[in-house]
Amino acid sequence: MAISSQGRSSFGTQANALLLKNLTFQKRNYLTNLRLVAYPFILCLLLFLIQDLADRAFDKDEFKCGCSTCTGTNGDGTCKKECGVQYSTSRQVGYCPNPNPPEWPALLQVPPFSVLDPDSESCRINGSCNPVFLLTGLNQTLGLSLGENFFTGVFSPNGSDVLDALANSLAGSDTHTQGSNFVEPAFLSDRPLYIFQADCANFSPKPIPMHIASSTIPIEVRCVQGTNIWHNSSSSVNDEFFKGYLQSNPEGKITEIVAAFDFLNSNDNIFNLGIYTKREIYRSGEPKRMTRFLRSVNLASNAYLQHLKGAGVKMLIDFVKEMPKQQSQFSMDFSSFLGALFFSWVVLQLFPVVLTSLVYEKQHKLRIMMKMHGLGDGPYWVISYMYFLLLSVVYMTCFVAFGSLIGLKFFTLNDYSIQFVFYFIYVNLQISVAFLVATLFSNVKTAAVIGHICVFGSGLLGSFLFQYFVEDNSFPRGWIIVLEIFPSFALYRGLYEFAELAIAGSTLGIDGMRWKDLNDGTNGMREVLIIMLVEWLIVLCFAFYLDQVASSGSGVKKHPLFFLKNWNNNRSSSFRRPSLQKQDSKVFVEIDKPDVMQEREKVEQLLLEPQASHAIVVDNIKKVYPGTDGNPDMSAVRGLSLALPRGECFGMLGPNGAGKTSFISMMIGLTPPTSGMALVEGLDIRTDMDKIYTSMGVCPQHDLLWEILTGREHLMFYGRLKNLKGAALKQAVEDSLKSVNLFHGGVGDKKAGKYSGGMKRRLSVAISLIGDPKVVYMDEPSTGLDPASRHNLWNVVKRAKENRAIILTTHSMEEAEVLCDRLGIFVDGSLQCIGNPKELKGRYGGSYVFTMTTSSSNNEEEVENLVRRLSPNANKIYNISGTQKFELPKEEVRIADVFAAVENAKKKFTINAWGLADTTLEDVFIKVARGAQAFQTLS
Ligand SMILES: Nc1ncnc2c1ncn2[C@@H]1O[C@H](COP(=O)(O)OP(=O)(O)OP(=O)(O)O)[C@@H](O)[C@H]1O
Repeated sequence: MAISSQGRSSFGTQANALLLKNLTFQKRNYLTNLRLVAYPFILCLLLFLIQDLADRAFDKDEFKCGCSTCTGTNGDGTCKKECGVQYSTSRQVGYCPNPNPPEWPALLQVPPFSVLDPDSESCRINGSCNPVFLLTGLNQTLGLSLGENFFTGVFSPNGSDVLDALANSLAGSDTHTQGSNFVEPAFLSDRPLYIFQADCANFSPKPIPMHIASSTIPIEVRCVQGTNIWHNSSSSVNDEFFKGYLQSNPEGKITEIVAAFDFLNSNDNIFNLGIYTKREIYRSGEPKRMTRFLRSVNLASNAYLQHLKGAGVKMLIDFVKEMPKQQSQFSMDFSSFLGALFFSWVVLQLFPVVLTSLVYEKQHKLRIMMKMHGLGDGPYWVISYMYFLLLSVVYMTCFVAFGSLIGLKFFTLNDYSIQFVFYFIYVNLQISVAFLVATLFSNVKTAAVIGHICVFGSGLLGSFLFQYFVEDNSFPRGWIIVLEIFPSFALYRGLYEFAELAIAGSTLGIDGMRWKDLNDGTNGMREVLIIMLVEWLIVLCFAFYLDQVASSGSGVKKHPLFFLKNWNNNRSSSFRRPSLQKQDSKVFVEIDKPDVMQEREKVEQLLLEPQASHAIVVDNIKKVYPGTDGNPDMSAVRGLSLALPRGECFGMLGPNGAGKTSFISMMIGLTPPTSGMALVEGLDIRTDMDKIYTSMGVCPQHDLLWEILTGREHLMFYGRLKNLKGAALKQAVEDSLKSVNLFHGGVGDKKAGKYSGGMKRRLSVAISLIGDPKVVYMDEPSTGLDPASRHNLWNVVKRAKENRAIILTTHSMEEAEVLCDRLGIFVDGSLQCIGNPKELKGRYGGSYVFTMTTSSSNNEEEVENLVRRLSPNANKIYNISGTQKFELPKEEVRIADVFAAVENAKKKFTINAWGLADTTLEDVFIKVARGAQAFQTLS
C-alpha cells in the first residue's frame, strides 16, 4: 500500500538529508571544529619547539675550531691558534671538524686516531699534519671496551713511569699523581681529586706540587687495601678495584669515576691503551661526556708519548670529527622520543568526539525522532559512519601534514603509505568502538568523562606497558598480543614502532619504517595491522547488532535473532485475533460501556474486512511494565481497541498516569506492546514500524530539537526525510514556518536553542506535519503556549486534519472540544467512554450545573432548600467558602422556574452571585474519572 503522498524516501534521499544536516551541525559546532584543527597543530608545534630547543643546545655551528681559527687569546693578547683537537670552554660539544676533510672513503683508510707531528708548520696552518706514528692497537682496545658496562676508574697496575708521565702531562691542567697506582683526572668531574695507591706497604706519598696544593680542588691521598687487586681479567680487576675504592671512600658514597686508563700491555714499542668507561657515554649522546672521553684519550696518549720521548714532546690527535651526516648521532629526536605517547593522545582525541555526539543524539532522543520521521537504520548507520570517517581522515591528514611540514622525523622518515594504512584502519576501528560503547551510555556527560579518561589513561598505560614489556624479551609475546586487542594499546604499539624506527633512522641517517620492515619479526607493525583490521570488522558488526537488539536509542529493540528472515516473517503472520473469552476481567466491565463495546466490535469488523478509509486500527493493545525493586508489574494500557478513519482527530483525555503516553509510545515505536496489535495504514506496528515511519508525524511531549540548528534547518531536514525536494521542499518549509508563526522577523533562521518554550512547541508541531504524513501523533501539543499562540496552533491542527488521522493527548478540555472529532476518556489504562464531545456531554452530563454564592456560610441550608424545591434529585457537588454547586437533572428543571426562585430568595438573604450552566466537558471528565476510580475501589 502506498503510504505517503510523496512516496517513500529512498536510501539516497535519507542519506542525503542526514549528511546535509550533519554538515550544517558540524559547521555550527565551532568549538569542536577548532579543537579538531588546533589540537594536532598545537601538539606538533609543541614538539617542534622542544626539538628546536634541544637542537640549539646541541648545535655545533657556533663551535669554532680548526687550525686557522682563533680559539682564544694568549697572555700577550695575540690570537691563540692551536692545531688539533680543540674544545670550547663555553660549549658542551667538543668535536672538531677537520678544516680540510678528506673524502669519506679516504677516511676509512686511516685509523681513527693518529699521532701527529706537532711541530709541522702545515699542521699548524691548515691541519694537514703528517702522521709521526700510528697508535697501533688503540682502536682494538677501544672496541673491546665500548660494549661493556664496566665500572669506571683510573688505574694502572704497575706502570708508575707511565703514570708519572701522565701525571706530569695532567699537571699542566688540574690534577696530579705521585707514583701512585690510580689517578682520577679531576678535570673529568668537579669532585675532589683522589689519589690512590694499591701497595700500602710501600705507600709513601710524595709532596704535592704547590700549584695543585694551592688549588681549590680538595686533594686526598689514600691507600687502597689489598694486594690481590690486580688481575689479568678486566672485569674482575674493575670489580675488585671498585670494592676497594668504595671501602676507602671516606664518606662511604658511591662515587662515579668517568674513565679508567689501562696501560697494562703498553711498552716502549707498543702503545696499548685500554679505556674503561660507561656505555652511557656513547648511548645517551651526552656530548659533555664524550668530550671528556676524547680529551682523556688525548691526555693519556700524550702522557705515554712523553714517557717515551721526553717531556717536551706533544702528541696531537686529528681526524676526530663529525660523521658526514646532517645531524650528530648524539642529538635526540624528541618528536620520536615523545611521539608515541603524545601522538596517541592526538589520535585518541577523536574517540570522545564520536562517542559524545552519538550519545547526544540518544540522550536527547534525536535518533528516535529522526527514525520516527522516516530515517531508516541503514542510511543512519552508513552516513553517520562515513561522516565520522571523513572527520577522522581530515583530522589525521591535518595531523600528518602539520607534523611533516614542520619537519618532525616521526612523520618524515616513516613511509607515508604505511602511515596512511595504519591510521586509516585505526580510525575505522575507533569509530566502530565508539558506536559499540555508545550503546552502553545514555548520558553525554558520563560518556564524555569516561571517553577522556580512556584517552589519557590508555595513552599513559600504553607507554608504560610497551616501553617496559615490548623491549623486555623475557616478557611473553602472547601477552603483548592480548594487550593489543585493546584498540588504544594497538594504536600505541603502532606509534611506538614508528617512533622506534624514526629514532633509529634519524640516528643512523637512514629511512624510518618501510614495507619490508614489516617482515622483521621484531617489528610489531604487521601484527598490529592484522589485529586492528580483524577487530574493526568484528566490532562494527557487533555494534550494529547491539544497536538493534539492546540500544534504547533506536526505538523498539529487535529480537536477538532478527536477522533470520523466517523468524521475522513468522512473527508478522502470527496475527492474534482478539477474543472476548480470553480477555481479563477488566474488559468485561466494558459490557457496561456500550460506546466502548461498539468501538471494539468496529475494530473486529475492520480486521475481518479491512477498509482503506481507516488509517489506524488498534486491536486490544496492552502494555505491562515489568515490576522493579520488588514492585508488582504495572499495567499501563489494559486492552485498548480503537479505529480511526482518515480526516479524524481523536482526543485522548485522562488523569495523570492513565496510560495515554504509554499508548502513544507503542504507536510510534518507542516501546513494543505487551500483547495485542495495531495497524497503521495497514501495516503492523510490531513488524513494519520502519515503513510506518515514512508516513508518520510526531509531536512528542518534550521538544526534541538540535539546539544549534535553526527552525528552518529542522524543517528542511525532516522535509527531505519525507521525500520533499527542490522547490516543493522550500515551499513546504516556508508554509510551515508561516503556519506556526515562526516566519516573520527571521525567527525561523534563529537557532532553536534561543527559542522560547512556546516557539519550540510550535516548531515541534510544524515538524510533525511537514511532508504530509498520513498519521500524526501529538502529545499535549499546546503545553506552555500563551492563549494567542494556542489559538493559532489550533487553527494549524484544524487545517491539518484533512485527509489524515490525528491522535492527540491533552489536559485541556477546551482544546479537546475545539479540535477533536471524537474523544476517549482513559482511566487506569482502560477506555471509559468514547464519542464526540456533544454526545459525551449529552450521555454523561444530562443535568444543569447550578452555582450560588451567598454573603454568609450560614445561608447554606436556605440555598439547599431552594435547590431541593426546584429539583428533588439534585446532587450537591461542593460547598466552598459560601459557594455551593449542584447538579440538577434536566428533566426536573425548567429554567424560568430557576430565575423566579432566585429572585424570590434575594428578598430573604443576600446573594452575591449565581449561575445556571449546561454540563461542560470538564464535568463529564471528572464524573467519568471519579466513577471509574470508585468502581475500581469497590472491585
Ligand atoms: N517505562 C515505564 N516503566 C514503568 N512504568 C511506567 C513506565 N512508563 C509509564 N509507566 C507507568 O505507567 C502508567 C501510565 O503512565 P503514562 O505516562 O502512560 O500515563 P499518562 O496518561 O501519559 O500520564 P501523563 O498525563 O501524566 O503524561 C503510570 O503509572 C506510569 O508510572
